Amino acid sequence: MTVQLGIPQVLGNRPRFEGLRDRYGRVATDLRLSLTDKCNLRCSYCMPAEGLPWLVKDAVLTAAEIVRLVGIGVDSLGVRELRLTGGEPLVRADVVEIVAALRAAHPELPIALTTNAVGLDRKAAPLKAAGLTRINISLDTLHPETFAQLTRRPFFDRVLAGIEAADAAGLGPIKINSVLMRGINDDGAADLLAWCLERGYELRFIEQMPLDADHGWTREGMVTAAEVRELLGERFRLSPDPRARDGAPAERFEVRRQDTDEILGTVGIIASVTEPFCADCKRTRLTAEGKVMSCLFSHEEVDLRELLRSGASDAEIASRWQDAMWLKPRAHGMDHTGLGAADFVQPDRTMSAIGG
Ligand SMILES: Nc1nc2c(ncn2[C@@H]2O[C@H](COP(=O)(O)OP(=O)(O)OP(=O)(O)O)[C@@H](O)[C@H]2O)c(=O)[nH]1
Ligand SMILES: C[S@@+](CC[C@H](N)C(=O)[O-])C[C@H]1O[C@@H](n2cnc3c(N)ncnc32)[C@H](O)[C@@H]1O
Ligand code: SF4
Ligand code: SF4
Repeated sequence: MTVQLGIPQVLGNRPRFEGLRDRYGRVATDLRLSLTDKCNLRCSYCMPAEGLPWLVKDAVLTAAEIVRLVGIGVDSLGVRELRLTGGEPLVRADVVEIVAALRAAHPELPIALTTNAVGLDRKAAPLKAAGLTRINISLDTLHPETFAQLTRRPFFDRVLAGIEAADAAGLGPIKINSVLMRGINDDGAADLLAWCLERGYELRFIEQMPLDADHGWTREGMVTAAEVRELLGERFRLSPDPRARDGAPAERFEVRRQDTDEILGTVGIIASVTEPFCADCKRTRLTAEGKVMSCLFSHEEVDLRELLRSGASDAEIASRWQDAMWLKPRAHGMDHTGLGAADFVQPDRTMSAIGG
């Protein structure tokens, strides 16, 4: 069950410090902010086929509230990069205005967006003009029927058009996120990599995590990072990318053909389940309704919207945000790693409602 933490419940005696520190010595500098819980796809590993009521309009942070919170993060709490996500951030009608306002306030801040690319064909150029730095796009398959099966919507062509538009608009380096589901799209992993390499996109395979609405995830059923390396190894040769990982979820590999030394590009593997990276986590999250989630799997949420709307000062909001992050769990919402362990409890929220 999710616990809403208010100020009195939060540690009253945490040490005073700068920035978003936690009890395990980590410092969050990477803010992931959800613009909406709504989505126009229904990926089976994230949302239910039907249902899941949206937040009411008043509950969602306004553009001005978003700009204020990001300002507090950047100016007072050491946030150094921002990712806009969702739900599907492009379904928000004011997404371009939000990016423009954030860019005006923070000329040097890297601002990235994670999207399913439906509607991006029309929005890529305006987003670039508004100041978006780069974009990550989800694409699990190159087969329209498999796409429709996985996302429960027939929008494959629209996604391809969106990817092309993002590339043409200069929103690179374009990263493609792909979740492999056993028996559905795992046989297309090497084809998807070849397709991305030809176009200069960086593909990343993500291990499926237990954040689906249907609670259908099992540790045995998911496709592991080791299996991904094996699947790709049938056609390519992977070797560790010498660049520093620097706390990034993705472990990168250089990709070569079996018979040559020429590097064709890189591929990433985000192994949240089998090779977790929680010890180096730099992330803090804000949900679309302004709650801090210190970890993707947090069972505690700390409300900043209520403070915003009750006239609190920037310093009070910053302090509450620090309280929330001080309580960040060590890993996977617990004091140890273990998605699928006996004591792991899946959060009430789906990935779409957290902000993936
Ligand atoms: N367990 C875990 N997984 C995460 C976390 N952040 C991102 N991921 C996973 O990584 C996937 C890709 O995230 P993106 O939104 O593309 O961002 P990113 O990989 O952090 O961004 P880049 O800076 O472009 O590499 C997400 O869909 C999640 O599955 C995190 O804090 N914890
Ligand atoms: C929640 S979505 C939000 C942004 C946008 N709608 C999209 O799909 O890119 C962000 C990322 O989360 C990933 N994701 C969703 N559910 C997941 C799960 N259960 N396990 C791992 N990744 C998941 C998606 O593949 C996507 O790349
Ligand atoms: S993964 Fe993204 S596109 Fe798919 S249902 Fe979740 S929020 Fe929507
Ligand atoms: S599971 Fe939590 S602690 Fe681990 S990397 Fe993700 S957000 Fe960070």
